[in-house]
Amino acid sequence: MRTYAIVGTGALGGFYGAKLQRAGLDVHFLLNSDYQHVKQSGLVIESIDGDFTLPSVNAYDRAERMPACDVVVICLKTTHNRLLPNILPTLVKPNSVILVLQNGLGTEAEIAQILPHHSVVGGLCFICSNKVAPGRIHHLDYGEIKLGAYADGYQAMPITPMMAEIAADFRAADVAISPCADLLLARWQKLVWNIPYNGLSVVLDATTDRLMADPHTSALVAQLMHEVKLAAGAYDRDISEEFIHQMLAYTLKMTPYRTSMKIDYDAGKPLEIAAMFGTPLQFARDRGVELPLIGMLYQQLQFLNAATERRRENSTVDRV
Ligand SMILES: NC(=O)C1=CN([C@@H]2O[C@H](COP(=O)(O)OP(=O)(O)OC[C@H]3O[C@@H](n4cnc5c(N)ncnc54)[C@H](OP(=O)(O)O)[C@@H]3O)[C@@H](O)[C@H]2O)C=CC1
Ligand SMILES: CC(C)(CO)C(=O)C(=O)O
Repeated sequence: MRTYAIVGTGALGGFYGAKLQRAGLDVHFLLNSDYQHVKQSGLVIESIDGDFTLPSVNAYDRAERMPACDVVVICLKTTHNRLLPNILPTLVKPNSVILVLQNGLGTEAEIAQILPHHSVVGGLCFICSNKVAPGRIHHLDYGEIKLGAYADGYQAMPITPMMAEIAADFRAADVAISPCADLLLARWQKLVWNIPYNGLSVVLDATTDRLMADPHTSALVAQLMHEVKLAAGAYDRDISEEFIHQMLAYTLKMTPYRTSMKIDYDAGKPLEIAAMFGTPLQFARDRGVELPLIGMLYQQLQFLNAATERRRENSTVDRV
């Protein structure tokens, strides 16, 4: 039976890790501020699929105290990826697989630099989940994961036997999961949603339903989606018009949703703008494609992120 290390036990790591443990897998959770609470009280999952509690879990506050595991699941916010060079080497065995469940683009390449001899798999999570308190996860909607193997330069890779085995573990944990043969296409497809909605929800202080209800912003959402289509096309990945209409329809029927970036902004936390905006813009530029609308949204988000950072620093100075 495969062992799993969950790096970052929050909205995603807490939810999927708890599902894997409930299915009988050997799961080890790396935590930060929630460590003492989770070590004492375990994890509580409030889910549309049914609530459950794990009174006792393998909780750790330092990676070096964890066992090396077969699958290391990266569930940190991408704003914490600077920690990975210190965290990852202690968690892997020679044939471990690193599974990246983060949004955005580029993390798999970063990890391949840190661990050049290990397999890296990307996972796109179509889930609405929030960590509402230490060790308490609220799973609001959806939950499916799309898996793709990473290869140098994001070249398409066939589905590997290990991916099939990991998918079997997640299915045994009652998680819908589908391996695919093109991680880069899957990442561009997820950005078709994340770039417009995460970005505009922060800049315009709006939930997804309000962005869709207004004709000006719903048109802007579609224009941003088409810029992502242009970027993907520069890498010979086709984002169809039908897919764009599916994403618009998917959002129209979603419960009014505050995106993960808006939740972070309202909480005064750093925003995942490098992974979700900066790197995609650079990928496009590397192929001679300029994305003016996404570029402007990125500049606005950088302005807001810097203001939040200054407020965080000032409040730290005030507390001294
Ligand atoms: N939430 C969602 O519905 C979705 C999220 N995603 C993506 O998934 C990724 C994870 O997001 P999400 O789960 O929402 O984020 P969360 O902030 O809920 O979870 C991240 C966790 O990492 C922990 N952490 C921070 N630093 C460390 C550390 N040094 N060691 C161990 N743990 C640490 C945080 O703990 P603490 O708070 O104590 O610092 C937190 O619990 C992001 O890329 C996000 O965009 C993708 C689809 C949907
Ligand atoms: C598309 C959505 C809303 C759920 O997967 C998401 O990716 C997010 O909130 O970051």
